[in-house]
Amino acid sequence: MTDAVTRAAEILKEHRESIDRLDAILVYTLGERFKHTQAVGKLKAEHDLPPSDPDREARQIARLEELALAADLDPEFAKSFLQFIIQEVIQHHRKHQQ
Ligand SMILES: C=C(O[C@@H]1C=C(C(=O)O)C=C[C@H]1O)C(=O)O
Repeated sequence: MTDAVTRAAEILKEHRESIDRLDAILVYTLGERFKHTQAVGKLKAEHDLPPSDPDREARQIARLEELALAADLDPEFAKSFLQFIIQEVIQHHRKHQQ
């Protein structure tokens, strides 16, 4: 192996270690988020409140798009990602109410 290939392999390994750390942060962060949304779902079921809140979602999406721009992340991707998570949360809330 040339020095350049060895160096490239080291850089790749470092990036992958960072990616693995960040993936763990994402998973734990999502776990924490779902704990709060489960508690919200329980409250909503107890007080007969609707599972979804489109006004709140619109505010969250607008905020996330701004955060994404500041973080150099594609705002459309950030929006789709949040909408994907919120849809899962709403499904959980619907199940609470059944
Ligand atoms: C968690 C809530 O319920 C739903 C899920 C949301 C979310 O995952 O952020 C936001 C709004 C609601 O549609 C809430 O009303 O705050």
